[in-house]
Amino acid sequence: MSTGDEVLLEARGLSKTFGHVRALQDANFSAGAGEVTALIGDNGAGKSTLVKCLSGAQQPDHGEIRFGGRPLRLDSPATAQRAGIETVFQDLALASDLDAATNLFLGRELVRPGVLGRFGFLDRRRMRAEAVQAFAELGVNLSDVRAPVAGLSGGQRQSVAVARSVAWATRLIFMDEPTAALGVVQRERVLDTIRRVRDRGVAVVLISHNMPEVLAVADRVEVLRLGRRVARFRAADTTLEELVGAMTGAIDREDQQ
Ligand SMILES: Nc1ncnc2c1ncn2[C@@H]1O[C@H](COP(=O)(O)OP(=O)(O)OP(=O)(O)O)[C@@H](O)[C@H]1O
Repeated sequence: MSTGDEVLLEARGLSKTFGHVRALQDANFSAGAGEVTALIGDNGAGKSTLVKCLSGAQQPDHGEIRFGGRPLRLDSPATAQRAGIETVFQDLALASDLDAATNLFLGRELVRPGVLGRFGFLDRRRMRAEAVQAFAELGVNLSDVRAPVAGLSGGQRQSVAVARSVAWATRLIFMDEPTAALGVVQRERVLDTIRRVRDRGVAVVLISHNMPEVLAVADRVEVLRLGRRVARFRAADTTLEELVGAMTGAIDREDQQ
């Protein structure tokens, strides 16, 4: 990375085609440990496709992904999770019939040893207590963590999805528009949470259309346009105008990096 930080995740030359649509065309991307990298770009620039390819939800047609200095083949989301990579998707991927606490632990339920030491029991009490704490940290007021998430507001569901990823990410977390459905207070809490996770040494990749939010929370910004990275900035050294210029094509700085 031109900034001299430790690169945790690096993608080189990723391409992904859907029929005639070239969603990614030789796209590069990098994210460093302990920093927030904003991934920005106009509608259809390829941001979600890039995140899906980097979190195992989709496979690129071409290109190389390196993680912690080694090639990493992401054939499924489970592979990414085992590597410490968590994702908050735009469509949230919650199990709507299950309650918030169960969603938080879905697939990773806490088990306490059985009396005979052979059979484990789901430790629901501990799961609920930890869920209440995780949601409180995000400023989410759920009157009942045992109610199915289908009955929650869009913002509450979004916070459940954020809480789940934050709880499990050990190395990298992708957040695709994590504040889109949130009110002002919850939005600030999520931004605080992003900073806290970053300060834990985790790499945070934030997709956002909200440029003031990007400038408030990101350390670096990478810009995609027409499926390619076209610019990178240090957030402290750039402006809203410059970011918009890179997204629309008025500025192309990738060759200078
Ligand atoms: N599963 C798919 N099938 C067909 N086309 C797709 C599919 N996924 C993405 N695309 C197309 O690929 C291009 C990039 O889409 P993508 O969702 O990655 O962009 P984006 O930058 O995340 O956009 P937005 O900000 O609007 O969410 C778009 O033209 C989109 O229509």
